[in-house]
Amino acid sequence: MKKQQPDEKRQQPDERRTPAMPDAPVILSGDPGSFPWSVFHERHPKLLRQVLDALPYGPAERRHVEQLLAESTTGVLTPLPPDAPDHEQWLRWGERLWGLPWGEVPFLWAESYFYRRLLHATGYFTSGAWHGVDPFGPFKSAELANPTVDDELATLSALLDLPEAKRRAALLTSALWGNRADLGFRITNDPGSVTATGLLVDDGPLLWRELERTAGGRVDLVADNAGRELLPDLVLTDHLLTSGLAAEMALWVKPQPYYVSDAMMADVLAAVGRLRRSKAGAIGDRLWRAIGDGTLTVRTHAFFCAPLPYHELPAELAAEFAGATLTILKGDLNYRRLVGDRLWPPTTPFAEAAGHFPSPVAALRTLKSDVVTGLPEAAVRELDGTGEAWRTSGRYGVVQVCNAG
Ligand SMILES: O=P(O)(O)OC[C@H]1O[C@](O)(CO)[C@@H](O)[C@@H]1O
Repeated sequence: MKKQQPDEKRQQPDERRTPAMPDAPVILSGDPGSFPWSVFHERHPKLLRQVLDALPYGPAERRHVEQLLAESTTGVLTPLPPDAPDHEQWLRWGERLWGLPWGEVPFLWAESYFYRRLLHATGYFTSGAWHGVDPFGPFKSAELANPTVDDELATLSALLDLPEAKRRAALLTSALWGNRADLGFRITNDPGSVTATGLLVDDGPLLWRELERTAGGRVDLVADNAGRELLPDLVLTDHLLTSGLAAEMALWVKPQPYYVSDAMMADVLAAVGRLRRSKAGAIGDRLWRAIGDGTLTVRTHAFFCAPLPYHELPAELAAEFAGATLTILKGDLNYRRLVGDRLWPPTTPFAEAAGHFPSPVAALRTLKSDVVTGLPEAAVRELDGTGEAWRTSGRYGVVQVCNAG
């Protein structure tokens, strides 16, 4: 009999929205040599070192961070302390998982909990001096302050002068490959050595057709990383609003620091401010006004930091997305949550894995983890034949669309 995977035991909240998930194995992180294992055993130790170097945390915070590293690499899952504001919530999310080694629970779950525990270790939710201090704040600020960002913004601004077809392709390309720049990925990958090589699926034309068909509605963009990824996302947002393809936009961000550089409201404000002080100042000014008059709403929800896939969207969030004419999901983590963090055969139709989403959905994603769907068989054969770690190298990307009319 097949061994039950931990997240198969969990009751689905709403069977009508839950697709019949085929039997692809849930990705775990306990296999030495696997990509998820390297995230816990190679990437996280470096990340935690950088966090402790970037801010003068005191002995108690440092001790808690070291304990987290030990627990998440060699220990078992222990719940948040009872006074944590989300203690009960996590108890439920981790039902039947507590006490298991970290590597034996779903990778998505364990990684998400790792980031929540890091906030606990650094006092983000505890009353005291470190309350509300983003442990990744110094990295995010340094990225936005980098003088090369000025050149990138000048280039992004110039895209708006291109003829329509070229402009559209360039806007999508910038938003897609901007996703390669996430700070977590760069801890173990030298960005200089990673050249974007291939768009494995390009549903870009279908995406623009869908936007034209539904012009005048509300387009949602579920953001991923702050800084260099959020800037092109904001330029795309501005274009959708000024062109009338969207009458309104919702930009969904994380409610708290997560996966190193994930964007929160503070990061949106910093990015819009950066745009306003650059050659793309007119774009920044328009976005500022759009936020002010409600044409662009920045939204968040606790579920964006939940350790769960999007087929378990809470009803109120599903209802919100159902009101969008199209939802654009950015990045690797959103992709994992959309299709389910499973070792799908890569030729599994994208629509089969993502069709449960409440609105038409487009994924703009650089491949940085093992999960992938919707690839042509010949491409998979060729990529497998290279011997390259193509699923995780950040050199490949996809633009995939599903549920379009
Ligand atoms: O910022 P992104 O594109 O969501 O990528 C984050 C990715 O980084 C990792 O945490 C480690 O590579 C992946 O597990 C995750 O999907």
